Parts: sequence; structure tokens; C-alpha cells
Amino acid sequence: MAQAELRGLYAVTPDDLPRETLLAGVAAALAGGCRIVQLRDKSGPMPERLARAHALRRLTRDHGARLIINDDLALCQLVDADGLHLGRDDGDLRVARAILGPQRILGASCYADLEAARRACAAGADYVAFGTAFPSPTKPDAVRAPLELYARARAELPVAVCAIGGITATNAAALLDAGVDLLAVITDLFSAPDITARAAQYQRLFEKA
Ligand SMILES: Cc1ncc(COP(=O)(O)OP(=O)(O)O)c(N)n1
Ligand SMILES: Cc1nc(C(=O)O)sc1CCOP(=O)(O)O
Repeated sequence: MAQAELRGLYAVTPDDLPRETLLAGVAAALAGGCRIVQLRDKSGPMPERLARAHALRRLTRDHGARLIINDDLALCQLVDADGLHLGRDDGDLRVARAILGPQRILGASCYADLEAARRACAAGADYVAFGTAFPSPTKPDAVRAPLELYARARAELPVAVCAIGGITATNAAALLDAGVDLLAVITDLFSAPDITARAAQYQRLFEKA
């Protein structure tokens, strides 16, 4: 996957919304120009997760957008998603790459650990995510990734660099200045009074960067 193709706002779904509210929120983000969506569902029962994944698959396809599944390789395959995101304890990246094949997107959480990111690249990741970039309302206890880490990772690594955690349309410029390719956002996007307008605001930041 070319690094240039992985750039822009990366909408990560909140896991506490009714399905219809979630789908309306994602549709609004897509209308604002978002082209990458992650289904992150930490709590729902499997049939509901499956229904959400299928619905998001349809929605993202209709908008020419990519769907990434968090944590769950089988669900990724079942709904023919475009990719998978794995954290430290979610499975082996090399195994995931071997099963997914070369075309699908593979993302890896690297927290504040550049060495973990180097290993992820060697294992076949298409992007590496560092966070939390700022204090996160979703993960208040997450370790902070310093701003310099993003710049170092961008200078060194051959894959897209993603930032996550506490990102807002106001603080995002510092990350883009550091060379970040993907801004993964939950709260600031899905809690916005106008999700379409907020997504468009992020897209403009990328155009200016
Ligand atoms: C783009 C992106 N980056 C990081 C994460 C966090 O993944 P993980 O560490 O596995 O934590 P959970 O999301 O599973 O709570 C992510 N989901 N997406
Ligand atoms: C899911 C997740 N992972 C993080 C990490 O640091 O790896 S921070 C985070 C939460 C991101 O949500 P919000 O945009 O609401 O802060």
C-alpha cells in the first residue's frame, strides 16, 4: 500500500452508540470528505458487531472509502473489509499479513515506542499509530506520545504515520507540522455538533499542510 494513499482524517467509531446513530455519524463524516473509517467495537455482542461491520462496509463502499476493522481478523475477512488494525495484544502482525495478503491495509498500535514501530514495519504494517497524542477523553490513562516522536517516525519509517488520542481540529496542526499522515479521531469528530462540517475542517487542514 503506497504511503500517499494513507493520508487524511481517519474516523474511528465510538463503541457506545446505537447502530443507527453510529451509521448516521459515519455517513456524515463521509459526506465531509473522510475516506478511512475504523470499526472499533469493544463491547457489542458478535451478531451486533457483524451487523455494524456489514452496514459500514456498504456505506464506505458507496462513498469510495476504506473500512478498517479493529482487533478482529475474522470479522475483517467476513465482511471483506479493506484492512485490519492490531494493538500490542491483538495478534501477530506477520501472521495477519500472511492471512490478509499484500493488498489489504494493516495498521499497528505502537503507543510511544519507535522500536515497536520498526518491528511493525518489518512485519508488514502499512501504517504505524502513536498515541495518545493529547489527553484523550476515550482513553484517559493512555501513555502520551511526544510530538517529536511523530517527526522522528516520519523521517525514519517507510510507512504512513498515524496519530491518535485527544486530537481536535484545533490541536491537529502541530501533528501535521510534524509530518503525520493520518489523524485518527473519535470524540472530536463524533461529538461535533455538525459532523460533516468537522470532517471537512480536518480535510482542509490536510490540504493546507
Ligand atoms: C488508528 C488506531 N491507533 C491506535 C488504536 C488503539 O489500538 P489498541 O491499542 O489495540 O487499543 P483499542 O483500540 O483496541 O482499545 C486504534 N484502535 N486505532
Ligand atoms: C483508541 C485509542 N487508542 C489510543 C492510543 O493511544 O493508542 S488513544 C485512543 C482513543 C482515541 O479517542 P479520542 O479521539 O476520543 O481521544
